[in-house]
Amino acid sequence: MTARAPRVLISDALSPAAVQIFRDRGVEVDFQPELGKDRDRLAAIIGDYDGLAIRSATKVTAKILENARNLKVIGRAGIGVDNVDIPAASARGVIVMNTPFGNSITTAEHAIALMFALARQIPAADASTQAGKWEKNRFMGVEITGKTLGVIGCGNIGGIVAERGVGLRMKVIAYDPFLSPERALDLGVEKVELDELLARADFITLHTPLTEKTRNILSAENLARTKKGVRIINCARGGLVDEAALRAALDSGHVAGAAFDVFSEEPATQNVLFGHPNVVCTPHLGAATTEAQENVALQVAEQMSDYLLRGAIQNAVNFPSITAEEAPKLKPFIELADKLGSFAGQLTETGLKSVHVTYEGSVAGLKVKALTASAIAGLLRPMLQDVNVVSAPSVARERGIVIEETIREAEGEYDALITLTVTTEGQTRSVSGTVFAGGRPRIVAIKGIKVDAELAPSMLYVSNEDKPGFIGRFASILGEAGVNIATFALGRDAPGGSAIALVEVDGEAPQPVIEAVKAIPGVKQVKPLRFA
Ligand SMILES: NC(=O)C1=CN([C@@H]2O[C@H](COP(=O)(O)OP(=O)(O)OC[C@H]3O[C@@H](n4cnc5c(N)ncnc54)[C@H](O)[C@@H]3O)[C@@H](O)[C@H]2O)C=CC1
Ligand SMILES: O=C(O)CCC(=O)C(=O)O
Repeated sequence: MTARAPRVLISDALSPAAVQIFRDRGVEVDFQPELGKDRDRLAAIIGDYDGLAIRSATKVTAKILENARNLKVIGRAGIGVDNVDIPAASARGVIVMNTPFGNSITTAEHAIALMFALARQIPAADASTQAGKWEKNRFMGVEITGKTLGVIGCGNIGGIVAERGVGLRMKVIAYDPFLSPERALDLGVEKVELDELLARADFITLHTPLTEKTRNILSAENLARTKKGVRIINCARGGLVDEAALRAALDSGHVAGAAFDVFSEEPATQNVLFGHPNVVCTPHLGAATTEAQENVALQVAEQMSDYLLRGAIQNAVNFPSITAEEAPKLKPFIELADKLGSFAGQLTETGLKSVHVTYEGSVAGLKVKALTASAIAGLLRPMLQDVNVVSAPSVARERGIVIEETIREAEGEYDALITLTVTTEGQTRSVSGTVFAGGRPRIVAIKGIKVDAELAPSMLYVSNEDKPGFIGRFASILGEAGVNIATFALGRDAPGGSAIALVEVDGEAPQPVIEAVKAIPGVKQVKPLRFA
């Protein structure tokens, strides 16, 4: 995508395997694993890079992104992207991608390890034994077999934990509003509501992301609903459990034990749970195995290289996926969609209400979400300064603009046709285009009237009544003002009906020329247009 070799900065402790992948793929890479902790220095140098590869220590804030003038992609070697300001990245057109599966097994295994550590008090027994105490009667454990394991959030990791639980002969129940009955059946788990899980589980393990709905999902109230003697494992995100309420429940003996890998504040050098005899803690080690770190490092380096070198997008959290094979096919249509949007946007003078994009023929088989995003970016750009293909759909939604797509695989007059219909407070206007051989986008209809024009850097759009004499007067106004006409495309719906002209001019037509054209009898609208 860039003429020079793209440059990537690795600012966290990624496996060195990533460095090798970047180099093998022809991407320049700087490996500075300590930089994630030094925000000022990161902000000072981020402007030099096209890509930033991170784990969880680097916090990609809006301030860092302000300096990231060349940044195109952030790759998270892992799952959670809560250390990246996604809206700020999207607003700058930066793709944010993660590696959603590379560390799932490892993290699930850590949850199971913590469950055993709790059941048999292994960390405390180890410390006591190595202190020479031999306290054989102090550490009485509980058996796992036959116990009920309550899984909150049964996605990738929760699903693996559930399967392992079944393998350990546990009764597994799961609370996850998005878990389908078929998947529950496949995993061998019973799908239940949260209250039932709280009441029945001997062990509760959390595997949801931290969202407004899941924050404090184990609140003081919900902890009070749990079975006496429950043991709680959090290997997902700090903030899912009210730590102070849990400490109180541990102190009272209602909760028999808790094992936490993640904390509401990290790095957790102090925490209300620390020091309780029945608490086991690890420093966010869920993903910390050689295998998982190699998986996520390789995957993030491949994904980032694919994007920077070939335009392929995989596992982006703020843009639809595009394969390396699709990227070159999409490219001319992305340009077409942007230009159709730009055409409509430049003609729009009142508030936008809705946008309908119709894809017909071969283009209907491509990733139309990416094309719609491009059309909306083109449409909004004349009105809003900082909109881009990544941020456009959410910017449009925030403004209440309804976006609709229609897909028709059948070919009409053209192999591929995109029609953008924009409804404003004042009117509905449609514009259609296609891509001819050689990848050149062309406009083929405006308001249903056929034309055939390439979109040149400087153009004039005129709509008028189809009456004799217009072309002669128009040409002499431009000629007398020294404005050279490069190409001239005309269309009309019927003889004597509505006509349109799309005229490519060299340089810009000055305002007095526009006014003079507007004064030609029968002219309804004249608009200078610019296309990048
Ligand atoms: N400790 C560590 O080092 C690691 C932690 N993680 C964290 O583990 C968590 C889970 O990761 P994955 O399983 O890969 O994610 P996932 O997206 O595959 O699964 C999350 C599940 O939570 C469910 N969910 C969402 N809202 C819910 C709600 N209100 N109530 C109940 N369930 C809800 C979803 O339906 C989904 O099935 C993430 O927060 C991730 O960041 C991931 C890897 C390593
Ligand atoms: O990179 C790490 O060690 C943290 C992993 C994690 O929390 C995640 O992938 O969501």
